[in-house]
Amino acid sequence: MTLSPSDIPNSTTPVVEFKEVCRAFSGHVALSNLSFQVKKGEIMGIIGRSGAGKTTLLRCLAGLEKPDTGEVRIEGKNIANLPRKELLPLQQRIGLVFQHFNLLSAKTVIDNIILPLKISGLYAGKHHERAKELLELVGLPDKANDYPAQLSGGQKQRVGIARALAANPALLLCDEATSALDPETTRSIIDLLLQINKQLKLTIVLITHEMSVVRLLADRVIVLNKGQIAEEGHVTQIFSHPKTDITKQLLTEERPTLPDSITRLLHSDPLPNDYAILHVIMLGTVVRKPLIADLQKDYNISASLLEGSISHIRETPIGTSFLAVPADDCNKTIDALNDMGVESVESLGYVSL
Ligand SMILES: Nc1ncnc2c1ncn2[C@@H]1O[C@H](COP(=O)(O)OP(=O)(O)OP(=O)(O)O)[C@@H](O)[C@H]1O
Repeated sequence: MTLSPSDIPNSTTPVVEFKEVCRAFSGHVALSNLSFQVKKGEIMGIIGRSGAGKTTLLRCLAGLEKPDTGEVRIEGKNIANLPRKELLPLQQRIGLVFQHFNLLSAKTVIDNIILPLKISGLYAGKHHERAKELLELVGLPDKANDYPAQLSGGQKQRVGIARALAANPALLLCDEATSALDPETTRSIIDLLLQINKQLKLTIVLITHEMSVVRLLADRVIVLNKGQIAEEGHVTQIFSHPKTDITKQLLTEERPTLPDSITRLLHSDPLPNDYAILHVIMLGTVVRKPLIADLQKDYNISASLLEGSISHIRETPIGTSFLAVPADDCNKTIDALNDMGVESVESLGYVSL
């Protein structure tokens, strides 16, 4: 294989790079001029409605699908149009984790993990030791001789992750890796992937329809729509201030909204004795401040909480609340909340409560 100068990786070469990738099926566009990069050690979440192009993107990334035009670079090497023989060693740099685990039921846990080692080029005498190391890493040191049918869903996925890591990949691709698991098990798999990312500095790309998984796992997020990037950014930015309607729709269940009964009453010009409705977003330690008590104590403003919630984006707490304050105090409250260090505060209009 002849390498062009851009095929030779250096420390700043992204692990993944899509350059103007297009893919259509019988004239139906799945990916349209798609360009993005994923840096070493980064966790990238890809979200989008059904049919947005997520699977096609992942298949192009894994070398299972060839783009019509454009480049797909893994560690600087364009895999888009490589013949099969040259593609295989590059595919070994990619570990795949599937929704339904795809373990071989007739083989024990350790043999499932040894399977990819057999084609990895690792000296056969080391296979057992390496598989044991991986079982330790994923927290299943005692399950080596069990069969997949004897494991819970979460344990099967741990084996799936160990198998994906067997050949020391540069990139882990997770295709709906937690979608078949209950919330508690999902959380434990998220923690495992975070631990592996930190410990091995492993780059991870995940596609999922579970927004809470992206919120807790991803560093950056790409929102796909009709094969194009609708929005891309840091997970905190995307979840706290989604810009496009498509992102807002995808995150509906993640973002508290004003109750319909109040939304219906909103108007833009205040009447006497009206209340202003404020949408407040707090990030980090501000979330723990007693904002309503402080508004009363330090600014003599009486604010009522209409709706509110606290969750986490990665380790950062995010608080969202909807407050009602007397309309005359609206601007004063916005200034006070900004002084208190909230992330954003926006007046949604007025209601007569
Ligand atoms: N092999 C194929 N033949 C024909 N059309 C295809 C093929 N694969 C994908 N498509 C079409 O390309 C578009 C993108 O599909 P893709 O499966 O990538 O979307 P997705 O975001 O993964 O959807 P989902 O979340 O439902 O899995 C869809 O309109 C789909 O019908």
